[in-house]
Amino acid sequence: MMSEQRAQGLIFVITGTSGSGRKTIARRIAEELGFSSVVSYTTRTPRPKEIEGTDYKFISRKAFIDADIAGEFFQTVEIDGNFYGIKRADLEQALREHESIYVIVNRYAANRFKYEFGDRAIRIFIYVNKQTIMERLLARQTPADVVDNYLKHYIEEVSYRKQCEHVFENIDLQQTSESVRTTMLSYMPTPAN
Ligand SMILES: Nc1nc2c(ncn2[C@@H]2O[C@H](COP(=O)(O)OP(=O)(O)O)[C@@H](O)[C@H]2O)c(=O)[nH]1
Ligand SMILES: Nc1ncnc2c1ncn2[C@@H]1O[C@H](COP(=O)(O)OP(=O)(O)O)[C@@H](O)[C@H]1O
Repeated sequence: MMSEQRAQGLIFVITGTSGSGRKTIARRIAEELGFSSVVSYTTRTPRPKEIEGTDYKFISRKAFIDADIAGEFFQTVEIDGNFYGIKRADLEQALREHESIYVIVNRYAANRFKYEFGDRAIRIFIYVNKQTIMERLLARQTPADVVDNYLKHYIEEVSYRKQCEHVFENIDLQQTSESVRTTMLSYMPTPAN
C-alpha cells in the first residue's frame, strides 16, 4: 500500500492556526528536502515583503471569478472578503513533476485534499497559543489589522487539529522544524545504500 502511495506522490497539507509558523517551517524543510509547493491564487492585497508567485499568485477579483466559472480551481474559499484557491492545473503539474509536494491551506482545503487524495494527503497541523501569536506578530511590526484577522479565526482554526494526522505546537522553531521534517521523511522511501 505504501509503495502505491509513493508511486502516486504525496501531498503534505500544512495547516493550523494563522501566524503559527506554517510558512516558515514548510519553506525551511522544502528547501532541505527539495519539495515543491503549489502556490494559491488570492484576491487579497499583497503585504509588504510578500513575493508574487512565492507567497501567492495575486490576481484581481474578476480574474479569480472568471477562472472559477471556467472550473479551473481545485477548491476555493472566501476569507474576510478575499478569495483563495489552488488551480487544478498547478496541482496536476506539481504531482507529475515531483514525488512529494506541499500546500499551506486552511481546514476547508485540507478537508478537500483528504477527501480527494485519501492516504496520499497527510495533514500536518501547526499551532501556538493565541497569546504567543500576538506577541510574535507584534514583535515583527505586523500591522494591527492583520493580527486581528489572524486572531479572529483562532478558535475555529485550532479545533481542526483533532482531525489531522500530525499535530505540532511550534514553541521552538528549530525543534518543530526537525519534528515535522522527521515526520515527513517517515513517509518517504528509504534511500538505497
Ligand atoms: N482553503 C484554502 N485556504 C487557503 C488557500 N491559500 C491559503 N489559504 C489559507 O487561508 C488563510 C489566508 O489568510 P491570510 O490572512 O491571507 O494568511 P496568510 O496568507 O497565511 O498570512 C491562511 O490560513 C492560508 O493558509 C487556498 O487555496 N485554500
Ligand atoms: N517558533 C517560533 N518562534 C518565534 N517566532 C516564530 C516561530 N515560528 C515562526 N515564527 C515567526 O512567526 C511569524 C509567523 O510565521 P508564519 O510562518 O508567517 O506563519 P503562518 O504561515 O502560519 O501564518 C513569522 O514572523 C515567523 O518568523
